[in-house]
Amino acid sequence: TLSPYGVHQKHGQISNQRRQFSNTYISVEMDDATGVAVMKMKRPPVNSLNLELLTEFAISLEKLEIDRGCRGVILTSAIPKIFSAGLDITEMCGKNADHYGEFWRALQEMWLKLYGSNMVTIAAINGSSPAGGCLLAVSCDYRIMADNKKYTIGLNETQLGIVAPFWFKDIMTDTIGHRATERSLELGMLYSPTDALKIGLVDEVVAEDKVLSTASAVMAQWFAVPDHARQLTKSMMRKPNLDRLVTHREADIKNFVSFISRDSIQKSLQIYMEMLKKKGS
Ligand SMILES: CCCCCCC/C=C/C(=O)SCCNC(=O)CCNC(=O)[C@H](O)C(C)(C)COP(=O)(O)OP(=O)(O)OC[C@H]1O[C@@H](n2cnc3c(N)ncnc32)[C@H](O)[C@@H]1OP(=O)(O)O
Repeated sequence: TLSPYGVHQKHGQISNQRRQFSNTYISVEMDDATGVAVMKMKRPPVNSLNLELLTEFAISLEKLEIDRGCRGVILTSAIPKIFSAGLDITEMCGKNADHYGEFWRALQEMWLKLYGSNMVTIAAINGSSPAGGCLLAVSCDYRIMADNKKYTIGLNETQLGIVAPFWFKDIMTDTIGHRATERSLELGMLYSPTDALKIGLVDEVVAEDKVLSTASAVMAQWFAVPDHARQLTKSMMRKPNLDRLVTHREADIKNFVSFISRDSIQKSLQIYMEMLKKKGS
């Protein structure tokens, strides 16, 4: 149904049914009784975001968006200790320009759907969440992180010799403010859960085994607000950032392809990947 304001309202159906749909890298469990879907990333070893995962992510969100029984999504990981390692670096190394363009478009598409969602979106951050992983989290309405000092979150792109694009930067600025973003992005900082809470990068830090139950409790609070009012407010807050990417979408892809294709950037990424592999062995 359309509300008087033209916003699609979603009321949870009262039933005890749980529905599941699963792709290769995303599984969704929809609880019709509560109107909440739990969406899990499941791409071992570290949920790095490759083209397929990004595409499945966008399609899953789209499905939930048009599901009249779904009012909220909890985004989390099925992989222990890792929320998401960010973009799959192998998608940005040694490929051709067409591939880089397709990859970046898929990332943009996923982000437009997540950040622009009418549903309540809560990130249940049950592990490390660097770079693109942090982007997923800050694109949600609310962030709950597991209290484990081994986990980190932040936009660490400069540490890889690359640069977070303007739309990553914009939502980081909206979340933690200009000064903290400037320092954080320039230094490529990764924060422990406690430090992330201090700067407002996450909203709550809870015991590891309480992340999902806390997300459900927070969801219930957000559901207490009439959907149409919350959705219009969210749209008012987020529209400028969404419009900015939509307007500059092709230029952003062009910029990414040209930047990532540079020999010096390819070299940096290769060195970083080698460093990761050495650390693991
Ligand atoms: C103008 C535009 C410019 C371009 C903008 C681009 C924006 C980029 C955004 C990004 O998201 S770039 C990716 C940044 N991500 C990271 O820096 C995270 C790197 N990974 C880690 O720090 C750790 O892996 C971890 C996530 C903390 C997990 O540590 P753990 O000890 O549990 O696992 P590892 O042994 O390190 O890794 C296992 C396995 O996975 C591989 N791997 C890890 N991260 C990635 C990744 N992002 N992409 C691809 N592969 C990854 C790692 O190499 C290991 O592989 P094997 O050795 O098992 O083969």
